[in-house]
Parts: sequence; C-alpha cells; structure tokens
Amino acid sequence: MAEIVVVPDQKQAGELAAQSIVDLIASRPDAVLGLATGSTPLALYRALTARVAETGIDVAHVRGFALDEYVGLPADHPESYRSVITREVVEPLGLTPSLIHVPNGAIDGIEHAGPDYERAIAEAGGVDVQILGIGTDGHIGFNEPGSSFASATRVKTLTEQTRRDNARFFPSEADVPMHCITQGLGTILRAKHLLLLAFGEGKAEAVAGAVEGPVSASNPGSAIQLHPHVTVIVDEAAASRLQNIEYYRYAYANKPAWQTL
Ligand SMILES: N[C@@H]1[C@@H](O)[C@H](O)[C@@H](COP(=O)(O)O)O[C@@H]1O
Repeated sequence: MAEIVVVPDQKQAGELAAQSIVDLIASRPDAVLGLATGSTPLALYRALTARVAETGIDVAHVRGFALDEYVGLPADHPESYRSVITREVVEPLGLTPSLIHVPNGAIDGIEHAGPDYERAIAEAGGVDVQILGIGTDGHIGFNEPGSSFASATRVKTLTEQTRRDNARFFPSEADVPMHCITQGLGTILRAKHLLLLAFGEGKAEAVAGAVEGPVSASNPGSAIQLHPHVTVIVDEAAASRLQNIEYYRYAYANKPAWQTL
C-alpha cells in the first residue's frame, strides 16, 4: 500500500520530500531523480534548494530524467519542459546540466525519441525516486486516461482538459501543443520509489482515484497501487475525498521510528 501523508501546507510537503531526497543523495551521490514539472513540485524544488545550501551536500553527480516534454516546441521556448527543468531545478540546485535528461520533443526524429529515452534510463540503472504530480483528469506524466500500464516513453495526444489546464502557461489554449512525449506508466512503475504530491481541492478527486481505485487504465494515477514503494504527500484539501483518511493519519502517526519515507 502506499503511504499517505497529510500535511498542513505545500511548504511542509516540500520540506518532507526534500529531506528524503537529501538522505538519498547522502547515501548515493550519483542518485537518479525522476523530475516532474508543473506547479506541484515547486515547493519541493525550493525546499531542496534550501537544504542543499544548508547542508553543503555535493549534488554535482546527481542525475535526472524529466517525465515528459511537449512535442514541437523549440527546446529554448520558455515553456518547454527542458527550459522549465533548467530554470526550476538545474540552476537553483546547481546540478550538472549534462547529467539531466529531458525527452526530445523535436519533430525531426520523434519516432526514435521514446526508445532512446528508455535506453538512457536503463543505462543509468533506473530512477531512484520519481517525483510525480497528478493532473485533474488523473494523468501522471502526460499519461492520459486509457494509457497502458505497460507503456514506455512515447508520443501521446493531450486531452482537451489538460490543454485547458496548461493554457495558463501560454498566450492562449490554442498555443498549447497538441502532442507530448512522456515516460510511460510502465516506465514510471520501474522507478524504485514514487513520490506523488498533490495540493488543493481541484486534485481531491484525482488523488482519491489514484490511491483508492479502482485500478484502471481509465485512471492513470491508479497505476501507483501496483508499485511496492509509494509515498503520497497531500494537503488537507487534496486529501478531502479519501475514504480511509483516518487510517492514513493513524498509520503515519504510529510509524515505526526506523522507517523512512
Ligand atoms: N505533465 C504535467 C504533469 O507532470 C503534472 O503533474 C500535471 C499537474 O500539473 P500541476 O502540478 O501544475 O497541477 O500536469 C502537467 O500537465
């Protein structure tokens, strides 16, 4: 089962998640991080930046793989996920840019981009911790409803809902790319630890679906139920539709002292 941790706000969620990543890097200086974009992980990236500065931990060997990328946006477009990851993660943390990978969304050669990315992840020895947000329609990465649980990195068509949700980053909805390249649910499930964050009422239904099921390709987030090591960190609003919330609070409050996230 997943561990569900309900925290008062995004700041505390970020700090909790950041501590677990700092611990990972301390034991494995060339740890492989799975990096999500979107607004959800920003609190984590901020907290991680602060912890790295405070502890002086060496992050020069940390490796990273982004979850997804838009297809057809120039890599230097400010809203390409390559740019977002550089701006929000690589630069503030001081990661080594050549060790941070993002799927190649260039149309030229797109048919090879998915298999190339899968190969690079495998050559790195797999992802140690995969940071995840969740879309309002339940997508993780850009795996929209109907995605196979066995899927690998490939091109997908964004739903209208996702394009609407992401229109805030573009001049208009029409400017949001129609296609993306995303790690598959199968790729995500191969990561050693999944760390899913969600905040706000708008995510409550997606969180309940992901955590409490049913497990279905119609609800991509529910794939996390198939993974042996999942941590879901949510605020009260995002937790508000969970049926079993009292048990999750009780289990976390009584967590054995030796057990980390
Ligand atoms: N591809 C990303 C996802 O990785 C992200 O988890 C989700 C939620 O975004 P936000 O965190 O901004 O709510 O939508 C985007 O489309």
